Amino acid sequence: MEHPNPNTREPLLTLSGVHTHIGQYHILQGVDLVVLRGGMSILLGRNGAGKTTTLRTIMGLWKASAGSIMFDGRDITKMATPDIARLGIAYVPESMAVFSDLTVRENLYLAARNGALDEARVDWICGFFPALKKFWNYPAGNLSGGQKQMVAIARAIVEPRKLLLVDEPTKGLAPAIVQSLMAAFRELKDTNTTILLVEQNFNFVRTLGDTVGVMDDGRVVHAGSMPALANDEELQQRLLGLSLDSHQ
Ligand SMILES: Nc1ncnc2c1ncn2[C@@H]1O[C@H](COP(=O)(O)OP(=O)(O)OP(=O)(O)O)[C@@H](O)[C@H]1O
Repeated sequence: MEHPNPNTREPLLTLSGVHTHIGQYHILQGVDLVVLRGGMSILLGRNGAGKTTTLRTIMGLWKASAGSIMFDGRDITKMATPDIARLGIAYVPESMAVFSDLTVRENLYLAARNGALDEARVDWICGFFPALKKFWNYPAGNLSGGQKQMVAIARAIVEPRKLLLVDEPTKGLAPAIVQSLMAAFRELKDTNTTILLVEQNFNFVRTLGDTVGVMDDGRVVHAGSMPALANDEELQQRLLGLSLDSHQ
């Protein structure tokens, strides 16, 4: 499949000077972030840097107190969450959003807003996540953490979306499961789905992302191409505190 040069892509999502307050706390302090259409953007940063708050602010779950969020040519800064979702943004929060008592099929069925599953699309999704077909009629609660994460992502893309926001899908998963999840993301990326992926583990995303933003203290302190960061040990050390040993 053809991989367009990310530098020639146009922005699908642009955050400009976004501030978010949670109660009395000033969490986002001027976030600038661009997600290119058809690309995979990775948001990195230490615990508490503001990555989840950024995703939640994009979804309208926290309201930006200043700045603007443009999506697909529209200003969504002040829109309500259901309206933002309706424009084609899907959000997979860190706490895998699955119904434990329902089967995998029922989980996907409930996520299809028009009340019907598109069989061809389900086959397409099961192409990245074969475990879903295997456990199609099992309660999702019985699946492993990685498989639940696959159900959560499948729910988000059961209908075509313009943008997928995924918060730390590898958190708490065993390395082998992480590898298969990342392989699935690679396949999803090859279908030109636009994805903004929050991740703490640089090693899992260094070969996956087109662009990368690094957050610290409620701001994006570095934005650029992922290959450039992946090939620059000194920059990694400075931005992420990575040592050469952690690249194994
Ligand atoms: N509901 C809340 N009330 C008060 N402070 C909050 C709330 N949610 C988040 N924060 C604070 O906002 C800051 C950013 O949190 P956020 O969850 O966005 O960080 P993160 O980069 O996603 O971190 P992690 O990698 O640990 O998930 C943290 O200092 C956190 O304590």
